[in-house]
Amino acid sequence: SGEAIDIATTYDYVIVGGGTTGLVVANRLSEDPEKTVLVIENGILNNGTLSSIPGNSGGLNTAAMYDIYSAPVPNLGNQSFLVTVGNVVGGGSYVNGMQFDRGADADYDAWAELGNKGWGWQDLKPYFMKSNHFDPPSKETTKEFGITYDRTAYGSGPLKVSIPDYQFPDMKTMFHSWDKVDIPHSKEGFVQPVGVYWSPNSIDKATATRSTSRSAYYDPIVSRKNLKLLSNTHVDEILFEQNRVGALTAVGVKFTPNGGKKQTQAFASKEVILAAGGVFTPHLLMYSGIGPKDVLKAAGVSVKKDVPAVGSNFQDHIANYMNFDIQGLSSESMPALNTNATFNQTSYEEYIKYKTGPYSVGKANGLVFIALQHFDAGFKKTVSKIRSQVASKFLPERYAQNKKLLAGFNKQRDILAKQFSGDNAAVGEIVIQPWGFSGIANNKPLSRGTITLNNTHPEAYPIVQWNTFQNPVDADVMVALTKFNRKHWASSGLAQYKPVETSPGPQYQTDVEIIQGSIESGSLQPSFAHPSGGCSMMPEKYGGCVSDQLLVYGLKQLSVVDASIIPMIPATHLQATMYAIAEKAADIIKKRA
Ligand SMILES: Cc1cc2nc3c(=O)[nH]c(=O)nc-3n(C[C@H](O)[C@H](O)[C@H](O)COP(=O)(O)OP(=O)(O)OC[C@H]3O[C@@H](n4cnc5c(N)ncnc54)[C@H](O)[C@@H]3O)c2cc1C
Repeated sequence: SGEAIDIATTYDYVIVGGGTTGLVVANRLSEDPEKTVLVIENGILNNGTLSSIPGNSGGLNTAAMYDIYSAPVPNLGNQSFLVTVGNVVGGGSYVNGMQFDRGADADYDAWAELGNKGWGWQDLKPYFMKSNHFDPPSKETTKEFGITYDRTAYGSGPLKVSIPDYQFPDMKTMFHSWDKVDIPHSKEGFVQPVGVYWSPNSIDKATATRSTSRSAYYDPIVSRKNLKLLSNTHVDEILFEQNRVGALTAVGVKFTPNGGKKQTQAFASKEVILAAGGVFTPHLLMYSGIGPKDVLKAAGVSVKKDVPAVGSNFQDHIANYMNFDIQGLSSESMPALNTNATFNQTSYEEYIKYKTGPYSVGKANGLVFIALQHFDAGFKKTVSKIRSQVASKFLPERYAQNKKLLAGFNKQRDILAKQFSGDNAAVGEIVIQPWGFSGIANNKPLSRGTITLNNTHPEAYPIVQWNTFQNPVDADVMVALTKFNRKHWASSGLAQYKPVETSPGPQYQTDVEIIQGSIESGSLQPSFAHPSGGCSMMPEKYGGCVSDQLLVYGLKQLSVVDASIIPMIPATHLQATMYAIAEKAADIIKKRA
C-alpha cells in the first residue's frame, strides 16, 4: 500500500480514514463480494511493539499520532495543548489507553431524545455486542482480587477485550478502598455503568497484545479482493458534482500518497464515507467547501454549502490528573518497572515467554463513574444554576447568531440538567490505578468548542478550540470532584499508603485556588483524548450536521461514521461506543444500497 495510483478508479464506497470506525465499516461493507471498498488512511501500517504490548500503554506513542496542538484556551491561562489523535492504521484504537467501557443507558437515550431515531441504548446494545468479546481473568485472580464481571454483557464479536490474569498486588487495596464509600457498587460496568466496577481493556487474552480495529477488523480479511487499503496516503478534498439546480453529490476524493507524490483521485459510485475522526472530519468538510460560510470565507475557501454545524458542538471530557506521593507500594508495581531495572527485565522476559506478568496489563481495570449527587452535596444548586443561565452567554459567538444551533444546545442543556439532578447517569469519573496517579474527569461539559480553518493555510491542521470552562458550571463540577477525590485519598481505606497530594497540591484549598492551581501545576487538561461532536447527528432544527441516517444534510452520497457525529458526549471512554456506532453505521449504509 501507499503506492501511487495513476489512473482514476471507481469503487462503490470510498472511506476516508482507516482508524477505529473506518476499518469496522470497511470490513462490514466488503462482506458482500460484489461491493468494492477503498479505504484511504494517512498513517502507516505500524507493526512496532510500543503499542502492541499492554505494559507500554502508560505513556503516549506520539510517533503514531499527529503533532497537532490546540488554540490557546482562554480559561486555561491561554495555554495550547496536544490534541491527541492517532495517525496510523487503526487510528485511536492503536494508541489509546485501552479502557473499554460504556456510558449509562441515559447517555445514549439522550441521543434519541434529541430526535435521532434508532440511537437509544436499546437500539445500540446489539451493536456493542456485535463488536466485542470478553475473556475473564483466571479463577485464582478473580478470587484473590475480588473481581466481578458478567460475561453475558458482552458478545462474540471480533474485538477481544479482557481483564488480564495478572494484577499488580496493590490493585486489591486500591480497588477495595471504595467498598465502603456511599456510591453504587456495580458487578459489571457493561450492565450498570454508574458506580464503581472492574472494567476490561482492549487486550486479546490469547496473545496478551492490544486488540485494535486493525487486528480485529482488517488483518483477518486482508485477502478480500474487493477491499483495498491505501495507507500512508492523505485525503486532500472531497469531490462533488453539481446538477442543474445546484444540488451537490459527493462523487469521490482527491488524495496524495505521503512523501511528495502525485495527487490523484478515486471515485465512489455509492457513497463517500467520512471516518477521519473527531478532529479531521470537520476539517476535511470545511476544506472541501462544506461548513460555516464565514469560517470558509475567512480562509479563502469557496463556499459550496453553508453548514454552520460543521465544527460546532465540539466536546471532550475535562481531565484533572491528580497525583499522590505514597509509601509502602508492593515491590511489584507499575512505578517499579521504571525504577527497578531488574524487575523490569524479569517482567519483560516473563511477558515474552509466558504472556503474563506486569507487561500483560494495561493502565488498570478499575473505574468509578458517578452521578453529580454522589460527589457533590450541593448538586441541586448546580442544577438551578444550569437552568437559570442565559445559554448564549457561555457559548461561542456563533450560537448567538444562529437560532438552530442555540435551540440544539438548549435541548442538550435540558437533558444535562435532568441528568445532573438524577442518579442514573454519571457526571464524574475517577480512574483506579494501583499507584499514586489518580486521573479524574468531568464527563458532562456544558461548554462547547469549535473547529475552524487556519486562515493562511486552510489545508494545514485545523484550529481546535476547546473553550474549556467557558461555562463556569464545568469548573464547579471539577472542583467538587477534585475535593471528593482528595477526601477519598485521605480515607481509612488508603491510610496505609500515607498519601501526600503532589498535584495539583494541598496548598490549593478554595474553589478558585483549586482551579488556578490545577491549571498552573499542569494537572488540568482540556481533553481526555475524546474529541467529538464537530459534525453532530441531530435534526436540522437543532443545528445538526448529519441525520440519524448519518448523511450530511443537503448533500447526496456523503456520510459520517466517526466520533464527530456524537451529539452529546457520553460519560465513558469512547472506543467501545465508536465500535458500536460503526457497526450500526455499516448496517444503515448497507440497507440504503
Ligand atoms: C491517546 C489516546 C488515548 C485514548 N484512550 C482511550 C481509552 O483508554 N479508552 C477508550 O475507550 N478510548 C480512548 N481513546 C479514544 C478512542 O480511541 C477514540 O475515541 C476513537 O479511536 C475514535 O475513533 P474514530 O474512528 O472516530 O477516529 P480515529 O480512530 O482517530 O480514526 C480516524 C483516522 O482517520 C485518519 N485521517 C484523518 N484525516 C485523514 C485524511 N485527511 N486522510 C486520510 N486519513 C485521515 C487518521 O489518521 C485516523 O487513523 C483514546 C484516544 C487517544 C488518541
